Amino acid sequence: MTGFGPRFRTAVAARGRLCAGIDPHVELLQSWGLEADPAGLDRFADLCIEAFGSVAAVIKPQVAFFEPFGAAGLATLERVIAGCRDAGALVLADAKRGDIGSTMSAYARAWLDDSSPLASDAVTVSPYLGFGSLAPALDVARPAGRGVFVLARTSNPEGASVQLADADGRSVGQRIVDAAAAVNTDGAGTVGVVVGATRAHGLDLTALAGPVLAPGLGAQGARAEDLGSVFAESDLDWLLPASSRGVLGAGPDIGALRASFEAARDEVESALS
Ligand SMILES: O=c1ccn([C@@H]2O[C@H](COP(=O)(O)O)[C@@H](O)[C@H]2O)c(=O)[nH]1
Repeated sequence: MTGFGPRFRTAVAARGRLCAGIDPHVELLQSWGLEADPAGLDRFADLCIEAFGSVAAVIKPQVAFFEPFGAAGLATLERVIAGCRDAGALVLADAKRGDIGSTMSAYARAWLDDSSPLASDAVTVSPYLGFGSLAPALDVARPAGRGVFVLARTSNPEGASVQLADADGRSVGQRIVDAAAAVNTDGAGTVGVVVGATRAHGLDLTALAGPVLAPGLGAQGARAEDLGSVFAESDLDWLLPASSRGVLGAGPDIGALRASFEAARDEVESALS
C-alpha cells in the first residue's frame, strides 16, 4: 500500500496545492438561499461535491458543521466523503479528535478504517493528551495509506498560550512537529501537521517529511502572496493552504464556486512557484 505522503504528493502535483474546505455555516446556507435544515445541508453538500470533487486535490469537510443536524447531518457527511473520494479527491475529515489510547482507537476506526461509512483519507487530531496517545490512529492509518494531521501551531490567536509554551527548551508546537518527523522517518508520510497561514509560526519544519495543512487563507486574513515568506524554510511541495469561507462565498452556482476555487488555487500556485 502506498503511504499517505506519496498519495498526497501525487494528488497535489496533479490538482494543485489548495485544500477546499466544506464548512456549511448557517449564514452560508442562508446566503445560498437554503434552509438551515437537513434538506438545506444536503443541497449544500451536493453543490460542493459537484463544484470541487473533480478539481481539488484535497477536500476538507468541517465535521462540526454537520453534527448539529444529528443523524441526518452525519448521513450527509458520509455522502460528502464518498462523493468527493469517488470524484478523485483526497478527503481530510476535520474532526480534531483526541483522547486516551483506547478511545482513540475507536476514533481511528470511525475515520480511517474501510469498514466505517465515515472512512476518509486523513483526519485532523489534537495532541493535547500527548503525542503518544495518538498511536492507535497512526497504527490504523499507516498500513491503509491514510494520514493523520496533528495540530501544531493553529491559525487562531488563542493557540499561542499553549503552543508557544516552553517545553524543555523547545516550544510545545515544535515538539509536536519533531514527534511527527520521527514517525515519518519510515518514508510513508503518515503524519501531517496543522500550521496556520495567518502569521509567522516560528517552527522548524525541515525534517517533517509530511504534509503541512495551512488554514487561514481568505476569511482569516492570510494571503497567498505571503505563503512563501511564512513557510520560507519549508519544502513547499508538502504545503497545503486551505480556504473554506473565502471560496464558498461564491456559491451557490456550481460554475462560480468552481471558478472561485480555481482562482484561489492558481493564486497559491503562482505565489509558491
Ligand atoms: O488552525 C486551524 C485548524 C483548523 N482550522 C479549520 O479550517 C477551516 C477554516 O475556515 P475558513 O472559513 O477558511 O476560515 C475551519 O474549518 C477551521 O475549523 C482553522 O481555521 N485553523
